[in-house]
Amino acid sequence: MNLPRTPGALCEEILSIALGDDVCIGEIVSPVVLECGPERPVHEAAALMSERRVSSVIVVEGGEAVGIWTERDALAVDMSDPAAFTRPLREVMSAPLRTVPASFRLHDLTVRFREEHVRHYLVVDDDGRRMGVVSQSDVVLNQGIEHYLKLRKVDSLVKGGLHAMPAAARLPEATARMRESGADAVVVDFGHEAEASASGRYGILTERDITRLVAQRVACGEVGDFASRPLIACTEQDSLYRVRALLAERHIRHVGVIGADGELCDLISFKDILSGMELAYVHELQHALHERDAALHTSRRNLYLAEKVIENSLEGVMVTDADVRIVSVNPAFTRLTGYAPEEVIGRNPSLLNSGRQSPAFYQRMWEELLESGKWQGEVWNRRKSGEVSPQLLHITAIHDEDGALTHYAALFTDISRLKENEARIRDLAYYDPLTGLPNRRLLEDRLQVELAHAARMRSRLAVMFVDLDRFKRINDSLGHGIGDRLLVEIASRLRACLREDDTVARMGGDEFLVILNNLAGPDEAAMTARRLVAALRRPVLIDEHELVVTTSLGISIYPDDSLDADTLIKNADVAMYRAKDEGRNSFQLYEPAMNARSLEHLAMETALHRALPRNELQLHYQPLVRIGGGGLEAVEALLRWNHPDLGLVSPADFIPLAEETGLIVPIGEWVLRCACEHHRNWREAGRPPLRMMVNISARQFRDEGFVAMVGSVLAETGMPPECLTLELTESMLMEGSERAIARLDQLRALGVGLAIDDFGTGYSSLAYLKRFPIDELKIDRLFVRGIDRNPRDAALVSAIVSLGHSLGLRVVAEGVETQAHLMVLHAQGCDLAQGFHFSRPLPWDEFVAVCCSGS
Ligand SMILES: Nc1nc2c(ncn2[C@@H]2O[C@@H]3COP(=O)(O)O[C@H]4[C@@H](O)[C@H](n5cnc6c(=O)[nH]c(N)nc65)O[C@@H]4COP(=O)(O)O[C@H]3[C@H]2O)c(=O)[nH]1
Repeated sequence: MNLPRTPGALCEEILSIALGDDVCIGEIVSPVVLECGPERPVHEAAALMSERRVSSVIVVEGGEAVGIWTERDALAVDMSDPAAFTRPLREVMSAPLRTVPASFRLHDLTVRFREEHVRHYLVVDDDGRRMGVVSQSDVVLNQGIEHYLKLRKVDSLVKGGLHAMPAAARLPEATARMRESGADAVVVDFGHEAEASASGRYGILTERDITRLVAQRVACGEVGDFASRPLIACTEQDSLYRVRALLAERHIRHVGVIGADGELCDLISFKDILSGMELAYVHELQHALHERDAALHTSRRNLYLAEKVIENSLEGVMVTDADVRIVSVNPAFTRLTGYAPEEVIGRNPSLLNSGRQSPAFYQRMWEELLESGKWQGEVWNRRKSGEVSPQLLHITAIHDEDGALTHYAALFTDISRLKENEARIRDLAYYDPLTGLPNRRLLEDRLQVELAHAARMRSRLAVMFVDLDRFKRINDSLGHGIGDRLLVEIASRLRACLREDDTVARMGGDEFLVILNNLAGPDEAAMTARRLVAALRRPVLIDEHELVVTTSLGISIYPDDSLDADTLIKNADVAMYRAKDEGRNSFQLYEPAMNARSLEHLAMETALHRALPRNELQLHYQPLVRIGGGGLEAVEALLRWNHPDLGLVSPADFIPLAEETGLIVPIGEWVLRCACEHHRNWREAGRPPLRMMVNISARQFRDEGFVAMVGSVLAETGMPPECLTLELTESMLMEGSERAIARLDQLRALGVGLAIDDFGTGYSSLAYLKRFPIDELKIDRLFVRGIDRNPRDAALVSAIVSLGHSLGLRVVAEGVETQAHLMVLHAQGCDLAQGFHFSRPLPWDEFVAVCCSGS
């Protein structure tokens, strides 16, 4: 950062500002120059001056100005001595005569007059030619003194004590008086009696009159004989400006002053006015200089302070010019960025960009900066080493006095530490420092979010309270260190047993809480609980200790056990204590009935696992008949489980369990294969065309290998794809609809037909009908049941039929049990019917027998 120039260097500049435009001496000098040789007699020089009305002659010898003789010097001529008039100028002149160049500045000359105490300077041009004489009065006159003259009155110059000379006084007395008093004129009193005359009582004798008398070699006489009359006067209250105008108008240089009493009290001259002004001018000059020095001192001190503050600031400071090129940086900048000043000066600050902010970010920054003149925000900057760190940046646009943009100043602080602390504080607030698991606070937040989600999706959620049995004993006997390590291991096992979007939190001590989302049912929670109990029971090896901890676990289910978070946690806690009462190392559901069901399901799950290998599954078939035209169009394959103890189990009872456990995938494949094989029998027997309809579950449809599986079953069984229709449900299509569309397209590509089962019970979003490539709608039997009695059902079915037809889809009515149902459906134009009215689902052989006997 550069300091301004020294006060000395600035001094003259400030003077010219304080005192107006600076002019050259050449511009103000009077061009009339009288020159005489040094031998010229005094009276001749005086004659020349009187004639030309000039107040001085320059004495020139050998082309050089060697001295000056002025009207003032004329007062020194001893008029009583005739020889005095003829004395050569050489003897009486003032010498040496100082010169100034014409290019010299007026204020420089002012200073010079003060320093050298002279009254005149000879002004010479660049070639040394004499241009004229400049006096102190010329300088003052050219300083723009009008405003002084207007403000000041004559009384400010009045000294009083006027000593008028009687008209009869001798001439030498007058010149002596003038010389001694320094006055350039005397007032001549002609006495009271002259008062009434036209010439008035007073007259005046001036230096210029004396010069004229010297020229005429007047040896003696009375002053009254030579005085000019009348004496022109003004009052004390007149402004000096008016007096100056009066002097100019009358071509005179003196004026008498009439006091308040009406008497003449003083004589003032043009010179008096000028010297008064000179004083004021010099005073002003000193004041300006003083102020300038003080301002300069303050500004230097401020600059010094600012420089020190910037230099020692912990904040990085970078200043750019208006074209955004760096002009200066401070040491903190170098510390923060790793760049030395010489590496960045002249460059654009974008060299610090980390690339983490988008161009749109910088565009917004510049828009704000240009609009409001400042910008503040967080940015990621790159150090010279390549390291990227967050910084708080404050940019200000700097303008000059005329409002033009000159610089940008950027202040920035590294906030990496701040960010780390923030993250640490956040972690402390929301995470358990020992296990790294969410703490109670975060769990409560998450539970609220998950509950809202479950309410929206109409799904189930479980809250599990997990408590280690007799943990306190381990802690007390082996110490807290071992206890802590055990908790860390338990936490990691819990986490490993759960899905990614489930939450496990440590509530404190040996208590953990788990949230399971999107549950298919309470059984899924029970299954997970069983897995957790088993995982935690496995021995933990810490140093030489093999520790076995058992767990008691309580489960509450949303929305079954409560709708609010606090009650769900409380109920899970209650269930956990029940598990402890029941002998620990187990889990309990809050609703006891659920426990019973869960046991039942457990047994069922085990049995279902064995159903396929033991050939306990079979398919029944139900026909789909054309309405109106009669005749068999298709057949739906319906799964049955022939349980060794329970007999035939309804698919409604075991398919959800098969879905929960994932068993539906192999079971579904078996169903498809079996249905296609039966269809092959049908074809091979040369029977009329028949479509085979097979139910597909959501879990199957989501399975990555599903489409490939359908393709290979078709190929292996030789099933014509157009003879196979897969039945899907609305909700299956709604989950991840983009993926569902892709899958449906792949199935279409195989050539199989697609039907929506149970239409009207799911989301019934009409939009998907348009987007998904389906052929057929199956109206749920709930609507068909009341179709002949309930006009609302009839209206609904009729609406679905028209909707389906308008989209070019076939419409099937399920659950047709009576002739009355059939008649209404016929009237409504429904295409196909399925139901007990035609046939119950039958084993394949029976189905074939019934169909063939009817056909
Ligand atoms: N009240 C009444 N009911 C009738 C009538 N006509 C047929 N039904 C019953 O309606 C159900 C029709 O099947 P769904 O809607 O696909 O509903 C099926 C289907 O969603 C599912 N399902 C059956 N087999 C399979 C399968 O192989 N795979 C999959 N994923 N699901 C299957 O189980 C559900 C129940 O099957 P089922 O118990 O066989 O019950 C069958 C059938 O017996 C009638 O006139 N009145």
